Amino acid sequence: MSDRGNADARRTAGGKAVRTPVKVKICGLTRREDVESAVEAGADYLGFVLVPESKRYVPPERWRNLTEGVPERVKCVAVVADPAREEVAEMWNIFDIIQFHGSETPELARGNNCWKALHLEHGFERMKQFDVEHFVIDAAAGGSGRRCDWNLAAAAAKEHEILLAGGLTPENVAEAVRRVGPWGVDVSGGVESSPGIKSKEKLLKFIKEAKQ
Ligand SMILES: O=C(O)c1ccccc1NCC(=O)[C@H](O)[C@H](O)COP(=O)(O)O
Repeated sequence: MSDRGNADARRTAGGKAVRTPVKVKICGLTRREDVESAVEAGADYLGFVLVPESKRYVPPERWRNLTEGVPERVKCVAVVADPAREEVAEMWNIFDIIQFHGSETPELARGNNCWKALHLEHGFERMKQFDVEHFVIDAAAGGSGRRCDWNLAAAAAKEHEILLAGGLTPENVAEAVRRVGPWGVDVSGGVESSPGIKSKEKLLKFIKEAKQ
């Protein structure tokens, strides 16, 4: 087994340790060509920010166009912050996963295919309250480009399958995977040339470095 952390070492039925490459979510996609580049580069998850205040906001009339034709192996994630229940119901018609990135209650953000974004500066107590598939461990605000505390994230990764987010780049992602041992990594600003516009070169480099 390598020293790449704790969450990517899995065991087969025979008890043999195998390494599963970290999952990669490319977030904040706003253009069809960037969706195609991310799929070609090997992304596992594509994130679309449905938060009107975001620089990367995708309005409902564009959801279908951006997600149709995405291969079955790649899942589309709706990133939301404090949505109404009716809005969530509509999102399930189009997206595979909903990532709650606001101050949602454990009653709203719960279940299979639901992810909850948390920052850990106030401790781990919040993680115990949510019954979700994965936690996204981020800096305080979504899409801020700020790194979260990797030591806290590493402690969380020992208990849960987490996605590490916040300030990741092609240059630091390999070290982040090694130090934190996340199930997945989530990036937005680190693979952009400007907000909402992805760089093909950075996408390729990021995914290669994350999965090596
Ligand atoms: O990206 C946004 O603009 C955004 C706005 C509001 C809520 C969430 C948002 N993004 C969520 C993500 O999953 C980002 O990928 C994550 O925060 C990492 O962003 P970055 O630090 O730029 O890599």
